[in-house]
Amino acid sequence: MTDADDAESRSATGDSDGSTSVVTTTGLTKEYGGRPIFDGVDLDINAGAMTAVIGPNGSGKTTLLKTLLGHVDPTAGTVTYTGPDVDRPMGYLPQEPAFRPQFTVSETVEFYASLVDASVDTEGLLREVNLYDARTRRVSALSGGMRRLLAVAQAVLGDPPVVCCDEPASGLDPSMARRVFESLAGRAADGMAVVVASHTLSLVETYADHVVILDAGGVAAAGSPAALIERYDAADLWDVYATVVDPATAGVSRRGDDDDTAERDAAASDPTADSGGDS
Ligand SMILES: Nc1ncnc2c1ncn2[C@@H]1O[C@H](COP(=O)(O)OP(=O)(O)OP(=O)(O)O)[C@@H](O)[C@H]1O
Repeated sequence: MTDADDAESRSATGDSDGSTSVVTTTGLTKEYGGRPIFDGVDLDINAGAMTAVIGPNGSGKTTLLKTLLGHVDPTAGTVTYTGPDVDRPMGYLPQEPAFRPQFTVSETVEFYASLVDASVDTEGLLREVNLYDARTRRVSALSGGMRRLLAVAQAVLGDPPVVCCDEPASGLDPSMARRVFESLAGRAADGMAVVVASHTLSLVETYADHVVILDAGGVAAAGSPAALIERYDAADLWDVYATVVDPATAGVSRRGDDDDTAERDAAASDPTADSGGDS
């Protein structure tokens, strides 16, 4: 992806840089009870790239992902899938994954593998998400982070053309969080369109090809991490976030106040910054 793609979310795609859009949104608008969550969002989600959606609590990241997946109907606008014609075009890692508690890890993955029309290397998948040694454990005996790893495996199982992951690193220790992003970036490198909603800005900066910043009812900025950093003359993606996002909703101070990445990622996910969300 070139840096010229960054002026608008729409321009991240397309033919000029050889990338292929598999999901396109046009004028995507969602209201709840007459209250706009986002309005007129134009996006192209590319195959072979990780698109990260970042923004304050309640800015509409989950709603956007659910709209892409067709789980939520937009109030206006369209979502068009133009990828391969397969039974399961999109995998989904929900914000709060739920599995049958009495199943073991292996049984869970095998159950989902039986639902997809593809041969699945379940052992390889469990190794990829670091759950192979826990394969005989029941889901009810897993930690929250391990359950999320299982959800990552379920989401990418069968290699759907698109996978939407809602906070894939939530609850994971730093090395597992990195491993999950690495693994999703690897899937993207193999051609998958990976969409990630995340508050972990350091990992987004490292692994995402394209970043969409949602705030105040729309796309506040979009582009590759490098292009955004250059455009805002910023030190890093956090610096961009703190510049672009309304501080009243971000719950963060403006740039230059703090250098610690972990603290800054934590601030970006500060639940006290919720602008009214109950998600
Ligand atoms: N089913 C619903 N009915 C009414 N309002 C909703 C519904 N789902 C979400 N919302 C509202 O839409 C807004 C956006 O929520 P959403 O979960 O998409 O935000 P988010 O950016 O993913 O937040 P977070 O970072 O906290 O996960 C919030 O104000 C939330 O309360």
